[in-house]
Amino acid sequence: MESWLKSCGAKGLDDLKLADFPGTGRGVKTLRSFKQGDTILTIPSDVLWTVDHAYADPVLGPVLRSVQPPLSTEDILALYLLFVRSREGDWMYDGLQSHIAALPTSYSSSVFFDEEELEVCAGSSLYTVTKQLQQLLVDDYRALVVRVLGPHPQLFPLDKFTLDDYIWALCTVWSRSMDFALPEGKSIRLVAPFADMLNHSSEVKQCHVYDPKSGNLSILAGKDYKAGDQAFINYGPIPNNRLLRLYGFVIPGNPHDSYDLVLATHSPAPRFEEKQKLWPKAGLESTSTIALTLTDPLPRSVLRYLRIQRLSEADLAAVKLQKANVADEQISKSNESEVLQFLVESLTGILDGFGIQLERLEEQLAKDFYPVGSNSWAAAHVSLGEQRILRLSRKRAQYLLTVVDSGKDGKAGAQSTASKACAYCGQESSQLMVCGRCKSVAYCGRQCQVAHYKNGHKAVCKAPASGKTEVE
Ligand SMILES: C[S@@+](CC[C@H](N)C(=O)[O-])C[C@H]1O[C@@H](n2cnc3c(N)ncnc32)[C@H](O)[C@@H]1O
Repeated sequence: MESWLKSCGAKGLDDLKLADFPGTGRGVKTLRSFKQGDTILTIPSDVLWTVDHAYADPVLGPVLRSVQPPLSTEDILALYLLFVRSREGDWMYDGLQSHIAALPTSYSSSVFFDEEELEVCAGSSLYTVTKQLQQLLVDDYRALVVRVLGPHPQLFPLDKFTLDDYIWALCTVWSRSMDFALPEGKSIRLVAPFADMLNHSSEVKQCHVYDPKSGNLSILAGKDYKAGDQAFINYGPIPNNRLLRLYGFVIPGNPHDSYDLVLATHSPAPRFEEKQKLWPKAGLESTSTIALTLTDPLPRSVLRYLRIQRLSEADLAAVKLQKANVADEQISKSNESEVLQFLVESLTGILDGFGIQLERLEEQLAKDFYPVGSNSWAAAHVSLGEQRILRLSRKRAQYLLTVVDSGKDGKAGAQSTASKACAYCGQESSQLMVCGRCKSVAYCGRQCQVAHYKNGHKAVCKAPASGKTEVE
């Protein structure tokens, strides 16, 4: 692959080498030192896997272009990969085939988990999404056979385009493609040979760059490297549930963990038509998915949505008068109280639905009950991350409910969802103690500080130059 890339004009390959690294597996090793910002690798436009190149292929292109409605970007790239792989002995595809030969033959996305492994995260959004995805892949493959593969048996021999092949190709796209925004609201998804061997580290800033003029893909040094270091890129602030589904790995204590809360209301609900007009004014829809995160476990948009959902006739009249920031503040005490009660109950319901509760998972992980790096271990981390966020959300809703019900300035309390809360339990306090090491999170007390440190914060808590640990 490297000699083909060099012959096509790739730059930087003499200073890089594929190598195995503990923890991340195969990756890219530097053979000399680099300063942060140096360009370490450039892969020319011609050799990238893109939709345009698939469409431009003299054999595959006409078939792809004739499919109406057009296939998704993922499906086009997946078919392109499988098509090139199937053209054994065709010299036209020698170069791309040398890339395919370097790809993994199997992946560890959650779609490959068996029932027992998936059960470890039962109740999590990953569990639900993975189950849906497993069925969707079968359905999508069947549709592809009817629409594209079946009508062109010469081009797509079904023994080389099986369901397993299709899933392998999609996993290749999910775990190795890069997305870039282009001018005029356009975007491009591409897989760049060799650049797709770079592993992820949150210690580097985004350092993969697409030049829309030349169409080349470059990798910059995301930090200073010595010869022999592993070079990384940053895949982005991705939560573990998504990492495991698309990339097949997790980051213990991932600070970007999130839980996607789905809020839905259907037409039999009282005053549905009026509410349906109000949600867009509040920047929402009648079905809205809102990410709960560690830093914002109860986003204002959740309260906005539910305030509208729970409107009484009297509340409705008050809200109709609002022109901007609809439902951004408490509408009435009764509405606010109902919203928060509903939230506490719903979050409790979601939390009770987890197959293995948080404390038990923490204990199991601490005792290495699941072999480190195994599918069950990864599923346990996803469940842990989601449950921690949901507990923070519930704690926050419970706190706001007590404020509203006690009649103590409920309006201010409900508005201040972004104010300071303990990073572990969510309790709001004016006397939070800041983590002495990273100074980026605060706690209501030492117990929460120690618990958070042990349960994930340790992995992301960056020491300042002196590097003294405050929590042990
Ligand atoms: C773009 S590829 C990188 C090259 C890949 N390691 C290989 O051998 O082909 C992305 C895949 O690398 C692995 N990976 C990347 N970053 C990782 C990390 N920080 N920890 C564990 N695995 C990682 C995952 O399997 C992921 O799906």
